[in-house]
Amino acid sequence: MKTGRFVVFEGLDGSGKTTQMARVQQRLTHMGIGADTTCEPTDGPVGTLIRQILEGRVSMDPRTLAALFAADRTDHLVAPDTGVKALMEKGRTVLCDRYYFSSYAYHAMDMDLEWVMTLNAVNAQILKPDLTLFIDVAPNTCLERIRAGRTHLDLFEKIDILTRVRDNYFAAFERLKDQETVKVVDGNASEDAVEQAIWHGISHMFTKE
Ligand SMILES: Nc1ncnc2c1ncn2[C@@H]1O[C@H](COP(=O)(O)OP(=O)(O)OP(=O)(O)O)[C@@H](O)[C@H]1O
Ligand SMILES: Cc1cn([C@H]2C[C@H](O)[C@@H](COP(=O)(O)O)O2)c(=O)[nH]c1=O
Repeated sequence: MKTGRFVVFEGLDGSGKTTQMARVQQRLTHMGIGADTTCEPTDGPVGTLIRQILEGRVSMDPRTLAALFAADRTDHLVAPDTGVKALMEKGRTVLCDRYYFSSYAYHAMDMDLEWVMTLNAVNAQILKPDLTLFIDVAPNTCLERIRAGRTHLDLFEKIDILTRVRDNYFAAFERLKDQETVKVVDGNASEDAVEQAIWHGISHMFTKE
């Protein structure tokens, strides 16, 4: 049986990943392609602890937090029946909100990128994305969107942090340019315009063979 595709959506907090993943899923469904959406952190046991840390209810050393994200990712990949690998083996395409580039960008604020990559080596070995799509939105725009939608801000939702995270994303894309397929899409435009740009970047993966 043909396995599905693994497409990862990356970007700063509030960049529009959830919005655009839903639109791509809808397009794929109309084409008769079965696609599931998922995200990291997951809603599994490790992901639930991570959410508590992000909300400031539990405090954690940055190295431990990075390790928790890597462990949550392994669980996300290999969980029987519902894990990403299992879904793809059933022929499903998986659209994932964040994957290891998030770790490379957010945890390289406190640790070396190489250290974070080593921590995630097992995940990169298990599954590399067919495509990583980075929705590039200015950090101040991301914060405006987040503030418009909710009252409390998570751990990394500050202008100086998001600015550094964006730089770290581009440093990681450059570092891995020979090993990873990454497309950057301008996410500052309207939802419809961003959807068009994303579809332009990924539709070739889903044309009939
Ligand atoms: N292109 C856009 N223009 C204006 N607002 C947008 C755009 N895309 C998304 N939004 C709005 O910005 C907010 C954040 O969008 P969304 O939840 O899709 O982002 P996200 O990247 O998944 O965020 P998070 O990382 O915080 O989960 C939502 O209120 C959404 O409606
Ligand atoms: C996967 C991953 C995520 N993060 C950070 C990035 C965000 O601030 C939150 C996730 O919340 P959102 O709902 O997607 O905005 O967690 C991280 O630091 N490391 C990671 O590996």
